[in-house]
Amino acid sequence: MIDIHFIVNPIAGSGDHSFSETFLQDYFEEERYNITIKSSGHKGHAIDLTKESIHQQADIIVACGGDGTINEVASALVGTTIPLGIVPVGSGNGLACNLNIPKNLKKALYVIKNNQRRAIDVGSVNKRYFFSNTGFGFTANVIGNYEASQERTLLCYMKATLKSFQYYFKKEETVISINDDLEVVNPFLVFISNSNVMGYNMSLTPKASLTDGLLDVVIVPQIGRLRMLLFGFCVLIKRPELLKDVKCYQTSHIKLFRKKGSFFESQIDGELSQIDTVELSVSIEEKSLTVLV
Ligand SMILES: Nc1ncnc2c1ncn2[C@@H]1O[C@H](COP(=O)(O)OP(=O)(O)OP(=O)(O)O)[C@@H](O)[C@H]1O
Repeated sequence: MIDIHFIVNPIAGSGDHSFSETFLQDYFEEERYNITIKSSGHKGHAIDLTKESIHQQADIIVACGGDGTINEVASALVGTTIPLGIVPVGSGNGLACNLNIPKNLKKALYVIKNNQRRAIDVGSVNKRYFFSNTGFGFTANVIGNYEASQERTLLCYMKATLKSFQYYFKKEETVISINDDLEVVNPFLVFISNSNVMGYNMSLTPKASLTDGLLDVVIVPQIGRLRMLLFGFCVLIKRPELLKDVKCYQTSHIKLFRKKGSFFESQIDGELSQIDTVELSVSIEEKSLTVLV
């Protein structure tokens, strides 16, 4: 028998998911599969549910949600041999999009049943994992406004971005060091990505690969409002590098030092996170998560 545990985030995306054992049993025959469904009750809960499923010796653990849910489930799976299944019922679904996992529920379930596995790289920020991307400065501010809007739709994401364009000002002063030599002081935006999709099919790092052992880094220095708008347009057409101020790098590690401000305002896989240290080390662990694709 194959034990599949589904960890469902009931508020991800539209929040309208039809997961029940009877429904799933239509796709996973009773004679071959044991199905368990668990629902997360609050932020961070999916980590505990996944750890419990690992303890219960699940053969496959499936994250049903968006990038935030995947982050919680996958963080507990890094370094284990248990594969992660993904049912992308979130809003942005950046990682699922990079992995070509269909948004159609039935097709996503067939991907899990097919049991085709791929090992992917995993990013870490001071030992906290990310699978899609992390960001500081402006991108974190956008996520802060997006979370405050209480709704997870593309329209709300656009409104959050516009609000940041209008009101964002940099609170912390940072120095960034890439590969221990090149230094950038106090940029407007730092975006570090493992994946080539940010969410909602948009990308700041269209050339990123989940299996190249490298992080794709985009750094934008302090720029005026007009250039910010131009940058927004370049992102929409997936050519951020067209703005000549933008610097793109590929690296295996990057360090950020905070000179001013009480914390790093960051986003990790689309969730706001305030990190209370003066130094951040961002690196990549090669092929340390197995995913069903
Ligand atoms: N029962 C719950 N109530 C409130 N929040 C929850 C609950 N369960 C999980 N969460 C949190 O919901 C947040 C959003 O989840 P998730 O990222 O999966 O969906 P999404 O934002 O719609 O998708 P995406 O990140 O792809 O845009 C996560 O931080 C997660 O921890």
